[in-house]
Amino acid sequence: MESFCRKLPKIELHAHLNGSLSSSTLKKLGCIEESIDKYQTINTDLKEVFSVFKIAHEATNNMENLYEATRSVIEEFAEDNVVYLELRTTPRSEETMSLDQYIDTVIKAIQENESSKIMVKLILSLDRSKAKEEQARTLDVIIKYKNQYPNLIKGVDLSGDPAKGKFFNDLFVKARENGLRTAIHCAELKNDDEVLEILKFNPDRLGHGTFLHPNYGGSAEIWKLYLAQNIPVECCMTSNVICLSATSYDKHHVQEWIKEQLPFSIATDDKGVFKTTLSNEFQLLYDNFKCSHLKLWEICNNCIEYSFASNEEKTFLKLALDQWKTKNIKPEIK
Ligand SMILES: CNc1ncnc2c1ncn2[C@@H]1O[C@H](COP(=O)(O)O)[C@@H](O)[C@H]1O
Ligand SMILES: [Zn+2]
Repeated sequence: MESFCRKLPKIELHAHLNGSLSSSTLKKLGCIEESIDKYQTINTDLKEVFSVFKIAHEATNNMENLYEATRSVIEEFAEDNVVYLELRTTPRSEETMSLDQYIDTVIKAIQENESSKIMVKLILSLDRSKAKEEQARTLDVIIKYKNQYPNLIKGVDLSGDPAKGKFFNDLFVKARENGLRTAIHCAELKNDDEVLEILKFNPDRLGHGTFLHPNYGGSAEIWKLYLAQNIPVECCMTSNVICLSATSYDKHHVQEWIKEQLPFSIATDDKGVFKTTLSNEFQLLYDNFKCSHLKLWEICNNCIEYSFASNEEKTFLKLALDQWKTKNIKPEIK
């Protein structure tokens, strides 16, 4: 099974650049052993985990390192047979790098390192813990870059510590009006008022969606609205278990999406911090919910539709997955 999950051509829709740095990449960037251990600690929770991103941010605080970090992350996803990657990152300025230079560097690394094995798109994130004015300024820069690179910059994400800040509806309305798709971290913590506000905005995708389903603390009103919108949820099992927002793998809320045939993707979130791979996330689905080969393939295949790729790119990806299926999966006898 392990080898099936590795070979499966996979679609990654939820990966944060600075949370995806492997220990070998951090080492290359000059990080000391002690910091790498701290970055990958498993004794964490949602409150603690946000402090470890500082380690990656220090390691990528100049253009040269940011380029190398982006390059390595793409290469590692490609090695894991991820054929389509939507990488997301929060543009930031540093002493030696402006906000524009941050985005330019990530774009350059994507353009120079994309191979025939992997197609990469970029989602730029707003950090919810920042003041609204700062998020609005970042959004203006994102819109400028989206107009310059419409085939590469596909969307805006809202992420950052869910215990801090809030969702500003008008910023995301502006993003949408400017042709950006929206992927919003939602219900990573229980916060019914905000969840309702986000659902009413009707984003293209939701990150985590932990406290949506009534079996997981979602209110009847939330679930009714969610079902009416039917928004794909990006499920990150290892991330949720390590951050203690899921009690165990076999109790992860993804099972409700499987049972009720609701739209979802499987994702790594921060493969560096949580020491996982997308293949491993598929293995967890198999181990805990007994998904067949065909089911795992279907989960991947559905993600093409939930992605922000163009129609032509979706057709290309579907063809590639179909061909792989014909060669590698025996039809199920019903
Ligand atoms: C664990 N669950 C999570 N919930 C919310 N936001 C998260 C996250 N994991 C990562 N990030 C967001 O991604 C940033 C790191 O990558 P970038 O600097 O953007 O490339 C973090 O600082 C946080 O804002
Ligand atoms: Zn995330």
